[in-house]
Amino acid sequence: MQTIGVLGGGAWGTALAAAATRAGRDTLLWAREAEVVASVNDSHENTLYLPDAVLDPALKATGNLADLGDRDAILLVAPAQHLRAMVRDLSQYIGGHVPLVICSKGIEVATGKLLSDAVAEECPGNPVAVLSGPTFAIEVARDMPCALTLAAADKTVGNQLVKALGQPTFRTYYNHDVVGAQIGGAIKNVLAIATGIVAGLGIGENARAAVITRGLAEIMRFGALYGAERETLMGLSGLGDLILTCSSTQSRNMSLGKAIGEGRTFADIMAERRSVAEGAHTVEIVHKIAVDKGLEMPITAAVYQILKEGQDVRTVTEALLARPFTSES
Ligand SMILES: NC(=O)C1=CN([C@@H]2O[C@H](COP(=O)(O)OP(=O)(O)OC[C@H]3O[C@@H](n4cnc5c(N)ncnc54)[C@H](O)[C@@H]3O)[C@@H](O)[C@H]2O)C=CC1
Ligand SMILES: O=C(CO)COP(=O)(O)O
Repeated sequence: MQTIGVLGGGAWGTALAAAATRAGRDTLLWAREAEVVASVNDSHENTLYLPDAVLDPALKATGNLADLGDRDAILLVAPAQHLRAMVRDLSQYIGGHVPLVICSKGIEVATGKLLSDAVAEECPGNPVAVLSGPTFAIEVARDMPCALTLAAADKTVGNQLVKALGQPTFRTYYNHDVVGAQIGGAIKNVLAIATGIVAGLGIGENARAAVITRGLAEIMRFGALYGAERETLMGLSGLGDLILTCSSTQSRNMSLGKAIGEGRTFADIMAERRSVAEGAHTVEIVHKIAVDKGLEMPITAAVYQILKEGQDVRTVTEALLARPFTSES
């Protein structure tokens, strides 16, 4: 695999395009915004979404989807709720052999489907892979070390992608569990909002560790429903990403929660932002599925009540703490 296409010119698409270029791949980044295409091509930066990173002049951008048609593999990096529509648009330009690598984190709110199912429905026959792990875009763009899960049911395709993208500072670990590799990355965003709320309320580091650990139990319950493997959920794309995202206000999800904990409203915070906070969407469908299937996910429910029902943060937190004592498993 020598040529890589990247669908989505936000912070993560740009960072991944930078990593693929660094790995020696001929890389083309497709972006929605003409401003992003121009700034990548002319000044080697993404002024809109990743302003503090210098990009390799070898990385080129385009606003024309057809230009991705000749790529050996394509990284899908649109916000989760827009991924299906974008893949549908892309499908007319690509061959059925081209691997599609899901790098977005979320679950489709409209259907309750994993992104791998949405992509398979739009491009039946194309090999589908997932690239996910604890990776803030800015650090990847600056070539700081990280490790990720690269999941593909087809081991040959998975290993080709590992070789195409992997470098000493971008360590890709093969995993066959495409389902498991999506669950952790989707739900940790909801839990990062919860730990942000804990930070904003100023109720301490002990509470944050409790939310991370009991949040992991929620990921495990939800993952079991989809047939995710425990080892995957305990790996880079699960526990690894949960730790990162719940530990730093560099996370858009955690900083959203923190602002809510400090007393601001969800609508006011989002009105000031251009970037996506996936947990705010994912919470809706994860909570619905949990209720429908009778899964105990009280932290997810609390985030849902605060974000989607507008309930008072302190009242919801007190109710969460007042839950009956139960066994740890
Ligand atoms: N930023 C990060 O550090 C990481 C992000 N991700 C995931 O990557 C995905 C993309 O996130 P970012 O690149 O960070 O986005 P971003 O927040 O930097 O940029 C927003 C993106 O959404 C696109 N967009 C806005 N409205 C749209 C619409 N109506 N239709 C289609 N696209 C639209 C914009 O063109 C832009 O590419 C998300 O699922 C995120 O969870 C995964 C790992 C790390
Ligand atoms: O997925 C991420 C890190 O792995 C980025 O998290 P945020 O979207 O919360 O910034």
